[in-house]
Amino acid sequence: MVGRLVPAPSQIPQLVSRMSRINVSLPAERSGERLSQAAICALIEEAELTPKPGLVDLASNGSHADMDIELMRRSAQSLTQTFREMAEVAFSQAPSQWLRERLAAIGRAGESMMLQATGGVNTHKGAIWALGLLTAGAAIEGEDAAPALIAKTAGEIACFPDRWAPVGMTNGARVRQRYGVRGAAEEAKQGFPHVISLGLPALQEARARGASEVEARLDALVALIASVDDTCILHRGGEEALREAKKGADAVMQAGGTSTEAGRRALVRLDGLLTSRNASPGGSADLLAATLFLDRLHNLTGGV
Ligand SMILES: CC(C)(COP(=O)(O)OP(=O)(O)OC[C@H]1O[C@@H](n2cnc3c(N)ncnc32)[C@H](O)[C@@H]1O)[C@@H](O)C(=O)NCCC(=O)NCCS
Ligand SMILES: Nc1ncnc2c1ncn2[C@@H]1O[C@H](COP(=O)(O)OP(=O)(O)OP(=O)(O)O)[C@@H](O)[C@H]1O
Repeated sequence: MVGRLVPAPSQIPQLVSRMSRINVSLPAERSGERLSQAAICALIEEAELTPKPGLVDLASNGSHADMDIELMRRSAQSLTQTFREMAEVAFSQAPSQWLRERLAAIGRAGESMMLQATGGVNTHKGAIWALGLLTAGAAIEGEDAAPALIAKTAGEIACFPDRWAPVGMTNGARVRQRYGVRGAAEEAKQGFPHVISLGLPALQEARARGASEVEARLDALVALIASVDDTCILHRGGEEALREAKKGADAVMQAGGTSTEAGRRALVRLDGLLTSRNASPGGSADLLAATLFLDRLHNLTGGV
């Protein structure tokens, strides 16, 4: 009996490490509500950011004949329950196989709800993946944790295999095989390096030099496009489209970003280049939404 109540000395370090991960400041439901709202806001802010190259925004559908801004908004709203459940299930947990598989099941149900809301159009599959993991990371570490810690914990979850993942070819899997790039799953497993080392710094640097909020967000997107091996671009336009997209985004940055005249002209050229190839930087758009999500939490909580 006593043995059950008192941990053996060898168990104490594991218990201390587990307790240090427990966020006791908010009940799971409240955390779920707040994190879900933050995730949906980030998705809507990403979709509404205008003018984005090749992507759906307020002014155009970019390279997506089957989408428009209303569909993106509806899709984002349909994910409220998905992100809430992900946060609730992760609250007070540590990364584990169990958690990974629970999140995967919720994520797949979320994909179905998205497809139901959009009449079968894939509007946010990659975003459910990235924001789902980050929502879980924030529920574990606390909303006021540093973005890098939240992303690292999200990455630890992603590293556990999902034994129930459906087998079958995705667009991402096809281009990963063909071009040897890493894709969405690897980005997550590595703790979202593009978000932490590129998206967030680009956003903050642009704000610091006086760019408007729209310009700062566009600069973050452009910094991502210049570096991400986006399987959406590869799938639709091949290696040349990806090379050209990175070069075009780099030209925007070299011109001083989207708050300069030259930078704006380079952004228009990048849009023309992507739409003429029917290509779209959907992966970078997802990573921008992830950037805006972490930025929102950080600003709301004044985190470290
Ligand atoms: C890992 C995912 C994204 C599938 O990726 P896959 O490489 O097989 O390609 P797929 O074409 O299905 O989707 C890729 C999407 O990721 C985004 N993306 C593309 N390139 C990148 C990149 N380099 N980095 C990040 N995101 C990218 C794009 O939006 C793209 O549409 C994911 O949908 C998944 O496995 N879902 C299963 C359910 C699950 O486990 N959910 C967990 C929720 S936390
Ligand atoms: N504003 C946006 N406009 C378009 N796509 C976006 C936007 N924001 C994020 N995305 C991401 O882009 C992905 C959609 O890209 P795409 O249409 O190339 O996907 P697909 O279904 O894999 O390809 P295809 O439509 O060629 O079969 C979504 O999974 C989504 O996460």
